[in-house]
This record gives sequence, C-alpha cells and structure tokens, in this order.
Amino acid sequence: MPARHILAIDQGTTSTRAIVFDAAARAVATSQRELPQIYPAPGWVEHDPEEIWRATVAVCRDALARAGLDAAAVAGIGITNQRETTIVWDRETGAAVHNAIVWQDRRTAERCAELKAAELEPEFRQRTGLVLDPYFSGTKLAWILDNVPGARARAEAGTLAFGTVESFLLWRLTGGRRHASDATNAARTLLYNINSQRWDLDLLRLLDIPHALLPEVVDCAGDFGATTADLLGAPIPVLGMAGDQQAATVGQACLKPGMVKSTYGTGCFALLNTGATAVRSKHRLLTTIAYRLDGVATYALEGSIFVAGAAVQWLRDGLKLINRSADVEALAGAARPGHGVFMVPAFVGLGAPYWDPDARGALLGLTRDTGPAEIAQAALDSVCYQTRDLIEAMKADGAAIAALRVDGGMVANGPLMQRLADTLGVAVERPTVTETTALGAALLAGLQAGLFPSLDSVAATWQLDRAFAPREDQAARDQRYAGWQAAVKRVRSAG
Ligand SMILES: Nc1ncnc2c1ncn2[C@@H]1O[C@H](COP(=O)(O)OP(=O)(O)O)[C@@H](O)[C@H]1O
Ligand SMILES: O=P(O)(O)OC[C@H](O)CO
Repeated sequence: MPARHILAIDQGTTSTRAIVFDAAARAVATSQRELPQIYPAPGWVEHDPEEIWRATVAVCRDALARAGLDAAAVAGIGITNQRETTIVWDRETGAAVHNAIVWQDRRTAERCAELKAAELEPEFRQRTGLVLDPYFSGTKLAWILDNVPGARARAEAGTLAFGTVESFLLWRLTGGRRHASDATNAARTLLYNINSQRWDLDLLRLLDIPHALLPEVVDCAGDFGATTADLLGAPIPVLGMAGDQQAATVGQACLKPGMVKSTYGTGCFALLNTGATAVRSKHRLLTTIAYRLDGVATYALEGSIFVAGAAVQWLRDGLKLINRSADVEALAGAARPGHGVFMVPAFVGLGAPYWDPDARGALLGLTRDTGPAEIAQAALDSVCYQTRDLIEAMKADGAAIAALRVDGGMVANGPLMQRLADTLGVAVERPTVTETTALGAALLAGLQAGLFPSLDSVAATWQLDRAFAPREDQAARDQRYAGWQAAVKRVRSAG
C-alpha cells in the first residue's frame, strides 16, 4: 500500500494524543492518554519526561493499530506540542536531569522581576517578541542549570541538551540522532532572535546559558530524521513540527494576514496572522512566528491566557460542582440573569495583556443568593472577557477583525460560543474539525511528504460547522465588560 497517511502527535498539557490522518486530511483513528500533573510547590507545575515519552510511543502504536495500518502506510509524522515546557537531558544516556518544567510554572517570577528591574525588558521584547514572564523557557532553563547539582558544568562541557517537548520527542524518536527545534517553538524560549532567526548570543549571556545546550532550529516542514525501526515497526520520517498554537493556526487555515484563531483548551491562545511583518504590539501582545517554510517566516501577534478550560477543571476537581466538564453547560445555564458575579481566574497570575505573575484569582459580586450556577457562569464568562481583552488589544494594534475562528475542547459548548460572540461583538466561527492542532501538524508533514501541493490547498479543506453572530446590543455588552475590567483591577498585584 502506498504511504498516504500522516501520523500526528499532539503532546498537550493534560494529554498526549496521536491521530492518523488520510490524504484528504480526514482523521481516521485517534488514541489519547492523560498526562499526570505534578505540583511540587505552590505555583510550580512539572511533568515526568519519561511519562511523556512512554505515552507518546503508546498512543502512536495504538492509533496505527486502530487505523489498521502499519508503518509502511505512513508517509510521515507531524509533531505538535505544549510550548515553552522545558526539558534538559543527557546526550549520552538520553535521561532527563530534572522533570519537565511546564509553561504554567511560576518559579522564576523573581528572576523575571530582577531582569525587569534591570530595565532589560525592551531588549528582550525587541529581539524575541516576548515579555519577561516566567511563562517562557529561558528562565526555566536557567533555573535547572542553577538548581540541579552539576548541571551547569555538564552543560558547559556540552554533554547536556535542552529542548522544548517537540525537540525532546524528536531526539527520542530518532534514537538521539537529531537535536532540533522548529522556529515556532524556538520563538517561545526568550533566547531566539525572531528578526535574525538565530539563537541570540547576547540574551544567552544575560541568562547565563551555554550555547552548547541548544538545538538546531529548523523550518516547520522538512526532513527531520526517521524514527528508529523498533518503535513503530519500521522507520517513519518526521516531516513536520510546530508548537500547538501555531499548528492550530495552520489547521484553522489562518494563512492570510488579518485572520485570527483562538484555541480553548487548558489555556486560551489567540493568534492573528500578520504575514511577513513581525508587528510589534503597543498593547502587550506577543510577537511570534506562526510558521516557517523554506526559511521564510510568517509572523503572528499572540494573546496568551493561562486559564480557560482550567477554570472548568477547577469547578469539577477543586469545587466539585460538576462531575464532567461538559456538565458546566447545564449548570451555567441555570444562573440567575443579571447576577453580577465575576470570576478572575488568575490561578497562576495573569497572561496577556496584563502579564502579572503575582496576581491571584478572585470571585467578586457575591450575594446571599449566589450559588453554583452563578459561579459556573462567571467561570465561563471569564473565558469570554479574557478573549475580549485580547481582541481589543489586537484592534488597538490596528487589526480589523471580521471573525474569530475557534477550536479546542471548550468549543463543543454552544451556549458558551454564543456568549463569546456576544461579549466580543464579533462573529465566532466553529469549524467541523475542532482537532485543529493535530490537523495542523499533519498538514505540515503532509506538505513535506507531497500529499498536499501547497498551504493554499490545505486552506481549502477548512469547513465551517457553525457561525455564532453577536445578538446582544452594544450597551449591554460594554456594561458587562466594564464590570470585568473593574474586577481585574481588584486582583492586580501592582494596582
Ligand atoms: N462542554 C464544555 N464546556 C466547557 N469546557 C469544556 C467542555 N468540555 C471540555 N471542556 C474543557 O476543555 C478543556 C479540554 O480541552 P482540550 O483542547 O482537550 O485541552 P488541552 O489540549 O489543553 O489538554 C478542559 O479544560 C475541559 O474542562
Ligand atoms: O497544551 P495546551 O493545548 O494547553 O497548550 C499549551 C500552550 O502551548 C502553552 O503555550
């Protein structure tokens, strides 16, 4: 059988998935495993790299088995991943020297504050497109070098390797033959210069990070080496790599400047394609690489929100108000109209556009008749208001936003999508395929394999499931939003 399928690996914050796509970009089999979260201290979040690796191999094997395919039927693998999460491993043994430090982890807030106090943020912003926040990999990597006994000396001697999750997986899949990261992931490290497309030696010096640790930076589609034969029955070439939000941008076919997508998983990440220009936000959005093909970068403005679906997980696991995430829909639907409850889910600080690592969450506007339904609705509303914060920032940066393409686990919730459209005053478009992250990785690999002739042919596969048009009048929309803005002010650490 000719190799006409693509195996996409989507290593996310809460789960590891493998999806087999056919040459028409249709998902034919899926396998998924939950990823245990490790919380060693307040504000710290880790993953076990061995668990990430074991789960990745297991879901790949399982997805192929479910599709009834062997390795020979697979033209290539596309990898997409939770971004910024930092792993350092030994080049000889392949063993990680510490757990993966997850993007949500705040342990380097103080280090970032010191760098800010030294007035270094403009330099980092100009070179990397990012802000000084513990979210990004650079200070996490420095933390590992400073806190794991012997790590710095080993790093300087060149015996250790750093990578974000795609890089670690590529290393393992290729049996240690390839140490590479794609440009979209490199762009999230605080170490990569998005203008020159190189590791920035000045920033490496500032963060005291030896160059010998770093992977080679590659395009999002290319020949990145083949898996070792033992893993999946026969070698399969890895042909695509991109961070999950960038992969979703491709999967949502946001390939023209002005197109914007927002993905609602654990967090929420909105990316606005700005084409060949690395637009600098005046409103604290990030400048990032949407994808890089044949050495040419397409840029995006990004708004990153740390808690979206995680607020629903908190209602479920923390408050035990619901048994399953999907039950939030009915509970919120029972909320008393006009209840005036606001939730600011700053559980791990606030991301864009506030970038306040020390802010913490709050429920405001409680009265004696506030109950679980109002709290549930306030949690869902917080996702809509945070999105509006991002869309307002994008508009203030000059974007004319006609519609927002949405995806991720939360968008199954129809009333939430209607509320989102009402809150934004912008049409919300939900595609038929909401697994856009894996789809994007598959499309990048399929492009390299020659299954898809061009990205435009890829864009043509995007199909609308349902558009949600705003119904609420402007005054009501703005009044609710003003309530949110007042609530955010109350939780800000710096007033
Ligand atoms: N019907 C629903 N309404 C609101 N949130 C939901 C619903 N179903 C799932 N979720 C939330 O969506 C998230 C899962 O989305 P997913 O894209 O799988 O996340 P991730 O890739 O970050 O692991 C979870 O946080 C879950 O609580
Ligand atoms: O794993 P997700 O889908 O929550 O995405 C995580 C982001 O890449 C973090 O920047």
